[in-house]
This record gives sequence, C-alpha cells and structure tokens, in this order.
Amino acid sequence: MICNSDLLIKNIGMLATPVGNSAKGGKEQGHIELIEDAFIAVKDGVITDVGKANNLMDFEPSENTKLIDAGGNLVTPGLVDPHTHLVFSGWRQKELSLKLKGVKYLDILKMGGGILETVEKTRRASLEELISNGMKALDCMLEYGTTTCEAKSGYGLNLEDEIKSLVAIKELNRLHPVDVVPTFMGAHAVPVEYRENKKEYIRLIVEEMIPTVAREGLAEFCDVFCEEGVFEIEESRYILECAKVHGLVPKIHADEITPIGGARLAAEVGALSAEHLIYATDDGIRAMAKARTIAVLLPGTSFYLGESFARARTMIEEGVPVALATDFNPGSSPTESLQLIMNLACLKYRMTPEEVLTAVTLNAAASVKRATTVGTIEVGKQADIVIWDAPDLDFIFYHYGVNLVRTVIKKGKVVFQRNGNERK
Ligand SMILES: O=C(O)CC1=NCN=C1
Ligand SMILES: [Zn+2]
Repeated sequence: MICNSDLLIKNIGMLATPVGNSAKGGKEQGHIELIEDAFIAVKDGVITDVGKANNLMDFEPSENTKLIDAGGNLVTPGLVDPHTHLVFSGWRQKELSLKLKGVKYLDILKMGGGILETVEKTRRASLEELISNGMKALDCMLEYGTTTCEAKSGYGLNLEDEIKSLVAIKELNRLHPVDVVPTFMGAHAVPVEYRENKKEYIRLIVEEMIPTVAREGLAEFCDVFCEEGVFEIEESRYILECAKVHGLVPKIHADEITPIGGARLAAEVGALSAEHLIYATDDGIRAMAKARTIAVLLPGTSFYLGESFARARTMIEEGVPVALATDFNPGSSPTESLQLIMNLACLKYRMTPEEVLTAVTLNAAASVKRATTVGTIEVGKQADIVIWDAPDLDFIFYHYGVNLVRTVIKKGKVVFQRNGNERK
C-alpha cells in the first residue's frame, strides 16, 4: 500500500534481504531476495510495501510523505547484534600487552584480572555511569548499522549489582533508538568473595538472583559461561534448568576456550542459542542441528584473542542456523562494529556475503526472539533499514575497515545520517 505511506525510500540500487520469521540453516542460510531499482514504503514505522520502482510510476506522494533518495545504493535490513556485554565500567587495554606476551585469557582471569577486574569497577559504578557508558556504545553501534542488540548483565556478580546492571539495560532500551534485549548472566564468573565456596555462589544465583530477575521482568534470557575453571557442564546445566523453571530462556557461552561439551549441553537443555563454539565437536554440532539450536559465532573474539575460528562451514553444512555478533566487551572483544564481524565472517569463516547477511539480520533476530518483528525487509516488519555507501552486497564485505553506513532508519524514522563526503 503506497498511497498513504509517511516514508518512501526510492532509487534503491539493490535491495538485499533474507525472507521469513525464523532462523535459516543449511543451504537456506544463503537464500536472500535481491531487488534491483527498488522502493520501500513505510507507514507508522511498519513496512507497507516493497517492490521494483516501475510500480511507482503513478504514485504521487502526499505532502506528509517523507521521501528519501537512496542514491542508487545498497539497502539492507537494520543489523542485529545478538551477543554483547554492553553494561560495564572500565576498559582493559592493559591486558593487550599481556596477551601479546602470550598470557592466556583464562590465566588472566585466574590471577583475578579479566572479568573480575571489570566486576570490581562495575560494582563501584553508579547506575547513571553505566547508562552513560551504554549510551555511548549504542551510539557507535547505531552508526555502524546496528538497530537491535542483546545486552548481558554479568559484571555485578551479586544480587544488588546484577539488578543494577539489568535496570541500566532496561533504561538504555527506553532511552536509545536501538532496541536492547536483556539477558541475565550472573553465571559469568565466580566473584572473589566466593572463590573458596563456588557452591554457595551457585546457590545465590539460583535461589536469589534468578527468582528476583524473573519476578521483576528484568531479563528474557539466562546465559552461563560454561568453561573449564568457570562453570563446568553439570553446574551450567543446573543453573539453566533453574532458569527455565522461572521462565528465562537458556543461552550458553559454549566451547569458547576448551572443548568441554557446551554445544551438546546447549542442545540437551533446549537453549535457544549457543555462543562462541570455537572448539565445538562434531558430536556437539550434530546435537545442535537436531535440536535447532542457533549458533551465535563471534569472530571478533577469535581475532582479538588470537584464538582459532569456529567451524562455521561445518555448522552450515550440518544445518545449524548461524548468527554473528560482536561479543562487545572490555576484555575479549572491545569492538561495537558488526561490519568488522561481517568482514571477518567472510574472510576467516569463508561464509558467503548472502550467508553473512542472513547471519547479522534474520538469524541474529531469531537468536533473541525478535524474528517476527525485525531481521528482514518485508511487508509487516518493523522499518529498521540501513542505506549503505555501496553499490551492491559484495562491496560491504570487500571494502573493509571503514564505516560504509550512509543512513540508518529505525521504526521508520532517520536516526543516523552520515554528513556526506564534503571536503573542507
Ligand atoms: O572477558 C570479558 O569481560 C567477557 C567474556 N566473557 C566470557 N568470555 C569473555
Ligand atoms: Zn560473551
């Protein structure tokens, strides 16, 4: 329906979008719709028509229709970042020199650094500071094309500071144009005060934190750092089974640093997604395929930690739907740029541009239960749209290390516009 639209985007050189309301695996992951010389009509923040421009011939926009000329450029759905540790205080740039000397991530954690250093600073931070830090990061994500992101707690590690983090996430979702989806992650690490009494900390998580978070509606998901020396398989299972009882949907940081069997556990507990999966075994991948667990892969973390890269091609060939995320956090992936993640997914995972587009839109949306509202450019979906400074899809994977976003539209409103390339 074009006639009563309040926004019309025309002169779209190439419109590229996946199709549907659920995650795509296997060959389907690479099936996207391409429309050359296209238009998109929007009314009240919802897409009302999409098609080839020649259908527009007789359309006369009313005076309250905003017209955007896409300049013959590529247009895609707004990007979805389904795995971030958005709320924290304090960066950890000094760990870089340790990493360059070969000090391992888990060794830094064992020395009381890493996550635990961020926990100390986040506990001291006020709610206002956490919100201010989050707004800055969301501004950067938006400029790079992200219109929806997930955000985990996990740097509080006690009831009061986990609630403070989740309240910050709720406020960020209210204040910022980017939609922010909350995940509780009290099982991110064992805090120093429980170092000698891990069982008691796990009791605190399942008997106090999860019931409170669920009762106050502060999270949709519960995530666990299932890793050797952090939360082992049976500890992770126990926490996630308790989370399910309280209506939180399970997610798992799985097989990030050692192959302890997190992928198989994700399938067994019915997790919506398993994340990292660098060391996922064939058995774990097959179990995920059978359970339709979504793989959320984090190539930025592999790149930054100097780790191997997850076997994305095996997962796609086994039918596991693959999504991609930044894993934005101050320790293992300090970047807000989903564009960098898209480049790495092509160059290091050998995913095709079409597979990657699905991974950062529809599949990413499905991994945070938003695939019925965002993730594609189709009639009825929310008008979250990116206009790129690129002629076609291949270009945004080829021209890397720069921000190629020209315009970001959120719920039918322009929320970011690059100021053009005027030379001074
Ligand atoms: O290091 C951090 O702060 C974030 C992280 N959690 C699990 N892996 C990395
Ligand atoms: Zn993470």
